[in-house]
Amino acid sequence: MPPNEQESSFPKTPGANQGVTSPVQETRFSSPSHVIPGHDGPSHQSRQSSVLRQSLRPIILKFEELTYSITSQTGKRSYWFGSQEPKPNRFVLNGVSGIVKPGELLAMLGPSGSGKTTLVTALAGRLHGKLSGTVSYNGEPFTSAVKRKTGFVTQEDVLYPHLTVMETLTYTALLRLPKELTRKEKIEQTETVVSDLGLNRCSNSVIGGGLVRGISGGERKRVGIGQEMLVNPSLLLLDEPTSGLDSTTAARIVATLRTLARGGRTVVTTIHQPSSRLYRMFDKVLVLSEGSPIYSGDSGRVMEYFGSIGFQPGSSFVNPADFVLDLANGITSDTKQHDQVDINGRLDRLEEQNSVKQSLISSYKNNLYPPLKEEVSRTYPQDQTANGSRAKSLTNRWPTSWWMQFSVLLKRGLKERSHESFSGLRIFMVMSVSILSGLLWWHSRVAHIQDQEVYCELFLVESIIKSGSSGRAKLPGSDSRINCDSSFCGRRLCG
Ligand SMILES: Nc1ncnc2c1ncn2[C@@H]1O[C@H](COP(=O)(O)OP(=O)(O)OP(=O)(O)O)[C@@H](O)[C@H]1O
Repeated sequence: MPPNEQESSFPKTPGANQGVTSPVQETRFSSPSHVIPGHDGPSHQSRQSSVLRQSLRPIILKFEELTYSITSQTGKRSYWFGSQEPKPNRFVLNGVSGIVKPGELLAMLGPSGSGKTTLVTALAGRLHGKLSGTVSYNGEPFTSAVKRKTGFVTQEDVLYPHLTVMETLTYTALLRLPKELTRKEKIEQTETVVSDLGLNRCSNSVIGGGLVRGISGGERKRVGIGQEMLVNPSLLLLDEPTSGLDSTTAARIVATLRTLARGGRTVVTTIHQPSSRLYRMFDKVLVLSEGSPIYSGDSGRVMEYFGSIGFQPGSSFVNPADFVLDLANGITSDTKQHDQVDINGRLDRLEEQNSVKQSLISSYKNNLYPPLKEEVSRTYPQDQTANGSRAKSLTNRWPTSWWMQFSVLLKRGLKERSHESFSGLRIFMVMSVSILSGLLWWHSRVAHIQDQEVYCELFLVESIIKSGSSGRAKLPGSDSRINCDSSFCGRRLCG
């Protein structure tokens, strides 16, 4: 169930209150995007809205049993051959599943290091390495078509420091908005996003960077979000969009995200420590504890669920986000909270916290996962692709021989430019560039030696003419000296 709209103190877009949650009701998505109240008047704006609406394609995002591991570098390291001892795998994600439909805003919560960024990166099709499980977008795997419909706002924004906010967003609009829109319409769309994100005050300030002082960190964050909002993505993924922002601005951003969702988009965001005001704006939450899910479902039912498995908050006025984050850390209302405990006390507490986490993980597997699995495997109208194909498991796609893998990577890279292909292509490109650089260096080295020989020869001739002797010549443009000797007989004269 979408959260109670009355909780928000922010103005809403027309259509934002319609509570669109069903994937099959895409025709109800009347609001094209972040088109804010008062911007719908003139006819060219409705044309602009209709162009943007046409580019919107509701996406059902499903992910099932996502598992991602990294190799811990614990063995002895050999310079050339890497570690010689077995490297244990560490699970960063462990059996994470979920479904987000158009019109919904999903928030991923969890303590620092619990795997939120890894999960959102995997959903954005940008995670390389040992990822298994299934991710599907309307039943399809991640393709270039899905990529074009996906906006991804990373934690670290990459912005050009010497451009102003307005210039940055205008260039993004001019480059990324459909060519059906005129230049004027694209600029208007930029202005809408600027005012939507509360960037009017700094719109003419430079972004800044390491050497140039510019806008604040929160404003930078909003410019990054604005760049993705501009292109009207059907699936919007954000990593910590509110970190470093004051609570009013953070609430404003989450309200904007919810408005975007209500306009027919599928919105997924990671968030660190949302206030209760922010929490109430989420439709669904997924809570991770050390990479394993402990809750996945409606945001409004979180307290009820944890209460049903025996975890009650210490007081009746508690922020649900604080409560679930404590649980994800293994801290319950019964856990001792004193900092002044001795080493034995601390070890006991760690054991206690680990057993709480294990109990929450197994409760999730027994109570929440079975109905979720059923929902994820249900087929929705959008799940059928044009040729009826379904997303395949990420693990089953790879042939075992390296040569086959290489040719598959190359073929895929040329065909659909998916992220796995890019990693293969990247290796190929790095190798080619390394070989080319090596050849260039070798060529310049040979040319340098030849230059030295010619110079040495000239020096020797000159010195023999002058005094009839050999000697050390100073190379032009450098401090180094070389030995020139007539015994080398004119062919190779340099020592
Ligand atoms: N490529 C990698 N190499 C080494 N460790 C990694 C890698 N990818 C993820 N990790 C580890 O996996 C864990 C989860 O990382 P992730 O960035 O997803 O956490 P997070 O929940 O987003 O944390 P935060 O809230 O602090 O940003 C961390 O312990 C991180 O160190």
